[in-house]
Amino acid sequence: MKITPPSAAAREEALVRLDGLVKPLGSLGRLEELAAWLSAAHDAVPPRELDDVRVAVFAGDHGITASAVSAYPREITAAMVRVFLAGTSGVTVLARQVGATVKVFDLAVDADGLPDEVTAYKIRRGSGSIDREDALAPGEASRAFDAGRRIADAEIDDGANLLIPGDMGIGNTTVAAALVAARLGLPAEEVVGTGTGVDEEGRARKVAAVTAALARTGDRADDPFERLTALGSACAAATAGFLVQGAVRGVPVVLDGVFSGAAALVAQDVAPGAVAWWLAGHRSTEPSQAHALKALGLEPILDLGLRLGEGSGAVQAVPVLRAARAVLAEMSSLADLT
Ligand SMILES: O=C(O)c1ccc[n+]([C@@H]2O[C@H](COP(=O)([O-])O)[C@@H](O)[C@H]2O)c1
Ligand SMILES: Cc1cc2nc[nH]c2cc1C
Repeated sequence: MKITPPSAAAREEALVRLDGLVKPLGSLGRLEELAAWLSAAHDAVPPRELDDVRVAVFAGDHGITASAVSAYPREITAAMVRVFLAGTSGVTVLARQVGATVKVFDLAVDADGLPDEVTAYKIRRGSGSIDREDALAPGEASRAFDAGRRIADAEIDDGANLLIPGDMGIGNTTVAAALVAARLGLPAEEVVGTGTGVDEEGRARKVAAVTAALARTGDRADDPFERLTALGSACAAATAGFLVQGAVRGVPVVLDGVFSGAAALVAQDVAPGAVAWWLAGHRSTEPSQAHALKALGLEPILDLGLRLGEGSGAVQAVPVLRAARAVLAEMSSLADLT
C-alpha cells in the first residue's frame, strides 16, 4: 500500500497566496490552514470544489454488548440500518444539508432480512466478546479491511472527492476504547467514556471489560491486524481499510467520532503516512477519541459536543472546508488595492 504524500509545493504556494489576500496576515485562522491542506491534497491552488461527498456507514454488532456496556440494546443496530435506508437517520438528515450522500454497509449485523445492497460486504454476524475471547476469527480482520478498501474504491471510482466514515454499532465505544488503550499503552480508566449515555455503574462495567480485554491480549496488540482480531470488530477493520484506501487513492477523508478515530490509529500503523490524507471533523465527548487524535497529530475542526457517531460530526465540517476553498478561489489580493 503505497501512500504518496500530499503536495508540499502546492501547500507552500497556497500559504504565500493566503498571505497576499485582502485581510490582515493570518486573520482567517484555521480556515487558512485548511485551505493550504486542501491545496496540498489536490496539488492545486485553489483546490477543486468538494462537490461529491460520500458517507459510508459501517454497521455491525459487537459481542461485548453481552456485558451491559451500552445504554441501549444490541437490537438497535439492525433497526438503525433500516432507518439509514429510509433516509431519516441523524447523519442522513445532516448530510442532506450539505449535499452529501450516505450509504450503509452491513459488515457484521446479527440479523436476517437486510437487502442485498447492504449486505454485499458482510464478513460475519456480530463479534466475540473482547473481554473473554477474540473479536474475530483468523483471517477475518484482513478480509474486512479489504472490504473497506473496496468500498472506498467504489465510491472514488464513482466520482467521490471527499470520503467520510460513519459507524453504527451498539457497544462500539467499548471496542474503540480497547483499541486505543492497547495502541497507546493507556489504562482503561483513562480512555473509557459514557458512550450512548451509561451511568457510573455502566461506565465501571466498560472499564472492567476493557481492562480484561487488554490483559487477555497482551503483546499481540502490537501488530495492527492482531489488534483488530483480538480487540476490534469487522466494522473496525473495514473502517481502517476505508481510511487507508482514501490515502492510497489521494482522496481526502474527514474522520468522524470515536470509532473512526480508533480505526485511524490502526490504519496509520498498517499504512504509515496515511494520516496526511485525513482531517478530524469534530471532537467527540469520548476520551479515547481525544487520545487517538492527539497521537495522530489531528486537531478537530468542530467541537459541538456531539456523541452520535454515524458520520454526523464529520458531515458538518464539510461547509467549513468549502469555505476554506472559497477563500483561496475568490478573495482578491492586497496587491490589487488601489
Ligand atoms: O462517535 C462518537 O463520538 C460516539 C459516542 C457515543 C456513541 N456513539 C454511537 O453510539 C453507539 C455506541 O455507543 P455505546 O454506548 O453502545 O458503546 C454507536 O452506534 C456509535 O455510533 C458514537
Ligand atoms: C437510536 C440510536 C441511534 C444511533 N446512531 C448511532 N448510534 C446510535 C445509538 C442509538 C441508540
